[in-house]
Amino acid sequence: MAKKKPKAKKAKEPRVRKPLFVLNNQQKLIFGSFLVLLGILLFIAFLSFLFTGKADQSILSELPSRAVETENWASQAGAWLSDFFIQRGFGLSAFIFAGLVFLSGVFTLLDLKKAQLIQHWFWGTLIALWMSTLFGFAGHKNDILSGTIGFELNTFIQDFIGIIGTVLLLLFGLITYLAIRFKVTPERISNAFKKAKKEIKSDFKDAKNDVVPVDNNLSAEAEDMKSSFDLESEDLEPTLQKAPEVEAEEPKAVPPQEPSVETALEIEIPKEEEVDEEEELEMEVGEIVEEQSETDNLSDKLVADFGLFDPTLELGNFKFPPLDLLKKYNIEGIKIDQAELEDKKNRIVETLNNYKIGIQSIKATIGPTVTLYEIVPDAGVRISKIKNLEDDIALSLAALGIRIIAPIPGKGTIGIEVPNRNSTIVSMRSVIASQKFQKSEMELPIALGKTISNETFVVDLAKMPHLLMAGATGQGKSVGLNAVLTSLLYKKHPAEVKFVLVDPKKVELTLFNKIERHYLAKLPDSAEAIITDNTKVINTLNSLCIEMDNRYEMLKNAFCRNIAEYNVKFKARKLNPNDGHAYLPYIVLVVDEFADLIMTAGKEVETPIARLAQLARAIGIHLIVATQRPSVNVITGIIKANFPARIAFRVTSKIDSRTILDSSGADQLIGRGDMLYTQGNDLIRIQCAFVDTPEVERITDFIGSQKAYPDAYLLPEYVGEEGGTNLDIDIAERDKLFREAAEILVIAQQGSASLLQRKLKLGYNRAGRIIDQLEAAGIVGGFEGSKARQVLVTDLASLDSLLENEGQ
Ligand SMILES: Nc1ncnc2c1ncn2[C@@H]1O[C@H](COP(=O)(O)OP(=O)(O)OP(=O)(O)O)[C@@H](O)[C@H]1O
Repeated sequence: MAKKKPKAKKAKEPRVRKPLFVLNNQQKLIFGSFLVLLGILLFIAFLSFLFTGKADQSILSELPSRAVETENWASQAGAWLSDFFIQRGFGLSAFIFAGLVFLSGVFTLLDLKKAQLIQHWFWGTLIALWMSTLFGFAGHKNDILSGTIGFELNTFIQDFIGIIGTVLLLLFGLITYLAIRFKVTPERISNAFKKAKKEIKSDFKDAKNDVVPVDNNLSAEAEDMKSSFDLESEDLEPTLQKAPEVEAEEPKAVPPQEPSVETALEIEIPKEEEVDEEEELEMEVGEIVEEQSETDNLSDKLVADFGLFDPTLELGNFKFPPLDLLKKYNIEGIKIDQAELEDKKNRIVETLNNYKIGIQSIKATIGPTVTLYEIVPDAGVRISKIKNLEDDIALSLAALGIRIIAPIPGKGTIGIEVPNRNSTIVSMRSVIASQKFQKSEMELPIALGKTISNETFVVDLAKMPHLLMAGATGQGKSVGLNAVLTSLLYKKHPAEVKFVLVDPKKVELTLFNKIERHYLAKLPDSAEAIITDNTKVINTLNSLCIEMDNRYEMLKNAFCRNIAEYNVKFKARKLNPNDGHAYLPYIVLVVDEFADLIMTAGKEVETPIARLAQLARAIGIHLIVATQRPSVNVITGIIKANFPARIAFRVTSKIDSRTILDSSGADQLIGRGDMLYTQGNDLIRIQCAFVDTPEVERITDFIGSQKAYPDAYLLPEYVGEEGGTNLDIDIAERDKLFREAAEILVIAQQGSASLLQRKLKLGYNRAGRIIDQLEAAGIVGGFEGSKARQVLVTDLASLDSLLENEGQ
C-alpha cells in the first residue's frame, strides 16, 4: 500500500511543459509553409549567386528600385539576401541556413518536437562557423567560399596561434563534433578496427575452408575444456579453435563447464560474445530527454484548438438569480442600545460580586441576537465557580438562553452570551451579498448566517464533508435547509451541482420541484424528483451508493484522488469521454426528517447513509441530514462518527444537546434560527440567515423559467430487492408468528402482507419480514408488483409436511 502511493502521485501529476505560445492548426499551416518556401527561395538565390554574384556586384550599392536589373534568379531580393548571407556572412556555409529555415517549416507543419529543431539550429550554426573558418583557411583568396565571417575568424585565430595552431584547432573542432554528435569513443573506433580485422580473417578462413589446428598455448581452462571434450566425444575428434586476440586479452572468459560439442567446434563465438558484453559494460549513458506523454500532447492540442472543456456550455445562457429576489429588511444592521448594554453589564457584575467574584475588565460584542460579554476575573477565581453560576446570572438578567463559555478558547477571557431584547433578522440577502460569500473560492460555499461578532459565516460543504442538523420543531431547521440550498443556487451553475431531496413531510422542499431539470437528480424510473416516499428513499440511497462506486472507478482510471482533481483533468481534455469519463457534478443529498426514516426503514436506510458518509467525500457526494429528534437511536454512533460538522438549533433537553454536539449548550439557545455550529472542535454561535418561502419561490421561479436540461440528472438504476426479499433467511431467525402466518396465507391462498397485518395485528415492517421468510421457505412466490403474491402450498397438510421436512 505504502509502495503504491508515490506511483499514484506520479501518475496524478504528469509533467506538463507549457509551450511559450501555442499555434493553432491554421497558424501552423501558414507559418510552416512560409518557412518551407522561404528556405527554397534562399536556396535558389544562393545557388544563383554562385553564378551571377559577380554580375550583380554593381547593383548592391544602389537602393532597391524597380529600375534595377539583376541576374539573380530570385531578383533583387535574391541578390541582397545572397550578398548578406554568402559574401558578408558565412560563404558557402550559408546553404546550411537555407536548409535550416526549410527544416523549421517542416517541423512546424508536421508538429514535430521543438527540442530537436533547436538542436539542429545549434549544430547547424556551429558547422557553418567551422566550415567558413576552414574555407577561410584553405581558400582565403576566394571570399565566396568563406564569407567575411570565415575570413575574419581565420585571420583572428592565425594571429594568435599561427597556421599550425589553426589546423590543430580545426581538427580539434572536428573531433569534438564527432565525439558529441555521433558519440564516437575510442572503444568504438578500436571495435570497428577489430571487427574489420576479424571479418578479413574469417573471410580468409572461409576461403581456405580449413580447420585451424589446436593452439598449444591454450590457457589452463581451455585445456580443461579440451580434455573434457576429448573424454566425452572421442569419436568426434573435436578441435579447439580459438581467436588469438581473445586469448591474449581475456583467457578466463571461456565458460569451462558448458562446452557444446559440434563437429566443427567453434568456441570463439561465446568468447567473442563475452568480450562484447564486457565492452558493452562501458556503455555510454545517453542524455535522458523527458518527453511529454502522448495524451498530454493530444490534450494540449485539443485545448489549443477548442479551449478548456466548459461544463456550463449546454446551458451557456443560464443566469444566476439576482439579489433583488431576496427580501430587503428595513432594519438591517445592528442597533446598539446603550442603556440595555449598561443595564446588563451592571447585573452581571452585581451577580458575580454577590458570590465574591471580582472582575478586572468587561467587554461587550453585540451580535444579531445575542451579545457576548467577555470578562476577565480577578486572579485566583476558579473558572468552574463562574460556570456554575449560569442559572443565577440567567435569573438576575431575567433572560432565556444564557450561555457561559469558560474560558473562551484562544482568549484568556470568560464569555457570557446574553440574548438581546430586540433581535435583528439576518437576511439571506445580506449574507449572499457579503464579500466573504461573493468572493469565496470554495467548492460548495454555504452562507449560514452571522456570528456573534456580526461577521458573515461561510463554510464549504465540500470540506465538512457532511452536515447533521438537529433541533426541536419550529426552531429554524427548514429555514436552515433553505438557506443552505439558496446559497448553492446563488453560487453554482446547474452543471456543477445536483441535489437529491428527500422530504417525508412532503411540503418543505416542494418548491424545488420547479428546478428539477436544472438542479435535481432522480432515479431513472421515478416521475417526481423530490422523494417523499420512504421506500423510494432506500432505492435512491442504494442508487447513490452505486453512483459512488462508479465514480470511484472513474477516479481510479484517471489516477485522481478526488473529484476536484478529476474535473480539472477533464476540463483540460486529458480524459477521453469515449473511455467512460464525464464531468462530474457535486451531488448534495438533503434528508429532512431523518428520524422518521429511521423509524420506518431502520437499517435499510442507516447502512447506505453510513456507507455514503464514510466514503463519498472524495467523489463529491455530500449529505445534509436534518432531524427533529436527536435521540441516540436516530443519530447512531456510526452516523455520528461520520458527520463531524453539526448544527444544533434549540433543543429541549441537555441530553439532546449532548447527542448532537457532544456537549450541552443547544438547550440554552433562544430559537428562531439561533444555532450552534461545530466542525469537530469549538462551538460557534450563529444566527441563521432567514429566507422565507416567497423568496425561495421567487428564486426557483427565476431559475425554472430558464432553458433547462432535457431531464433531471439521472442516477444509476438500482434493482432493489422489492419488499426486502432476502432468500437466505435463516430458519432459526424466523419470526415467532411464522407458522401462524403461513397457515393464514395457505388458508386464504393469498400472499399479501396486509392480510397478515390485519389478522395478526402486525406493523407493516414485521408483516413484510414474515412474507420474506415465507418466500425463503418456498411457501409464497416472488414479488409481483401491486398484485398479491402467489401461495405455492395448496393446503395445510402440504404445509405441515413441507415444514417437517425442512426441520430434518
Ligand atoms: N433564521 C431565522 N431568523 C428568524 N426567524 C426564524 C429563523 N429561522 C426560523 N425562524 C422562525 O421560526 C419559524 C419556524 O422555522 P422552521 O419552519 O424552519 O422550523 P423547523 O425547525 O423546520 O420546524 P419543523 O421541524 O416543525 O419543520 C419560522 O417560520 C420563522 O418565523
